[in-house]
Formats: sequence, C-alpha cells, structure tokens
Amino acid sequence: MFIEVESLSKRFDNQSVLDEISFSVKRGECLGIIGPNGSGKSTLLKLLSGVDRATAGRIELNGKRIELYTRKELAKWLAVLQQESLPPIGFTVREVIEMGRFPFQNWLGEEKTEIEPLIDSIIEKMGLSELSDRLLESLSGGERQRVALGKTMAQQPKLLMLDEPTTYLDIGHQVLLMDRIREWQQEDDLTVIAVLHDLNIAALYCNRLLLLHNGRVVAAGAPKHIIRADLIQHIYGTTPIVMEHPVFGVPQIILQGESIAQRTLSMKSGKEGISRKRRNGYVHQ
Ligand SMILES: Nc1ncnc2c1ncn2[C@@H]1O[C@H](COP(=O)(O)OP(=O)(O)OP(=O)(O)O)[C@@H](O)[C@H]1O
Repeated sequence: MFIEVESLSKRFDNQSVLDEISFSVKRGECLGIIGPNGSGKSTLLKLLSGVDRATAGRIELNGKRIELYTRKELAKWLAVLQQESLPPIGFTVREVIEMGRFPFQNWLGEEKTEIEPLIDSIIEKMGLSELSDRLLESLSGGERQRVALGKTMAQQPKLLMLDEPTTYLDIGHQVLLMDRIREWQQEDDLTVIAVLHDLNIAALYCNRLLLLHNGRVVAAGAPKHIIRADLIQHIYGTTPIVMEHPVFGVPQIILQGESIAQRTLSMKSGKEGISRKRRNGYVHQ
C-alpha cells in the first residue's frame, strides 16, 4: 500500500477530534474525504501532510513512517494545493510556479537540471501563457487557483493533497481544475487525497470515498456505496434525491428543501391536504 493509516487519533485540549481512524490508499488512486462541518477532514489532511502530529496511531508513506521523513524529503514527495499558501504580493505568475522547485534547489537556489522546459509546459497546460508576466495579486480567484495548481505541478509530487479545491470556483472552472488533476493522476500515476464538500464532484472524480462524522470513519468505499440517501440523511441531516449519472453511472445528488420534501411526502401519503393553488404557488416561487 502507498499510504497506510492505522488507529490515528488527534486530541486538542482533551477534546477528541479524530478517533481511531484506519484506512489505506493505493498508488494512483484518488481518495475523497467527505463529511459534515467539523467532522475532522482538515485535521486529518494536516496529519497526512506532516503539518501536524497525531496524538496516537501511525501513518506510513510508501512503507516509511511519516515522522522519519525530513521536511525537505516530504516536500519532494507530497504537495498540498492551497490558495492561501501563495505569496502575498510582488511575484509574477511564472515566478510563483518556479517556487514549486524550492525543495529541489540547493541553498543558492540552483538546481542540477534545467527547469525552464518544465515551467513552460506547465504554463501552457494550465492555460496561463497570456498571464505569465502578470503579478499574482492582479489575478481573479479562478486564475490564482490555476497558478496554485501549476506551482504544485512544478513540485512533481507523487502524492497530491487538496483541501476543498473547488471553493470559489464557478462550475466551468471546477470541472476544468478537477479534469486537469485527473489527467495528471492518470499520466503520472499520481495519488490524490482530496477533502471535498461537493458530493457530486466527489462521486465523479474519486475512486473511493471516506465518510467522516464526529472524528470517526462511518463508511468507506466506492461512491455508489457511500452516496446513498439513507446514509447522507443520517450523517448530514438532510434527505437528498440520489440518481445515477446518465453518462458515467456514478451517484449524483439533488438537494431538496426539508419543508418541501416533507410536504411532498405528506401529499403523497394523503395525510395533509394542500390546495392545488397553494401547491402551484410553491412551485413557481
Ligand atoms: N488547533 C485546534 N485547536 C482546537 N480545536 C481544533 C483545532 N483545529 C481543529 N479543531 C476542532 O476540530 C474539529 C474538526 O475540525 P476540522 O477543521 O478538522 O473539521 P472539518 O471537517 O475540516 O470542518 P469544515 O468542513 O467545517 O472545514 C472542530 O470542532 C474544530 O473546532
């Protein structure tokens, strides 16, 4: 196994945030971590990326315990995609992407191999050619996210971690970003671990999902075993309609307001009479 996690626990001030988490990830797989607010997703990602230490338990990356890697070794191995980690002001798009090479440079900022062709190809792949000399602070949120992904690509990691990568992106850019990551995953056998709030994106792009609730794994498996109306209702407290994607066959959810869902159910069972007029009013509001 590429990543092995066993009985991982994390406490903050005597409060348990992660409790006996165990799972494994194969090389080249995309694992989605899902769960309600406060369920422990970001905390788990921080432990997996070596940013924070577990209170108990074990994480192995490629057969070696994570705490035995030096910071520089880890940076050559794994990258975390975060917009917030971009430098604040004064750097061009090209310079920021080049920063992804820091772990491979000596103290003079030199590297053994020529990096220009790599940086050029990333700029082209991410559609950033027109923007390469622009200052980062002059870009939109979607453009900055593309630069952030370009910087992680320059790092050439074997493991990519994403913390809610599609937040702030419109639907076109969400799909573009996830498609780029999938291409990269397939071309380079990249392993991806992604914290995702959007269950439809998670079902479309992840091979397996890990569902967290109150710091525990409640379910793990292929999207069709996890994105189920009963399980989602139990964990998220809302009852979506779950349908099969007409092209890819994976589950996709349609949200419905709880009050409307209740009324529809009541109407079907004939327990509550709503006049046709009021019902129509509901639909058109
Ligand atoms: N440094 C910290 N000190 C104390 N408590 C913390 C700390 N970091 C996280 N927590 C708590 O741990 C719990 C899980 O937080 P975490 O950010 O991992 O959840 P999450 O699933 O990523 O949530 P969200 O979906 O809202 O981003 C929360 O109750 C949070 O307040």
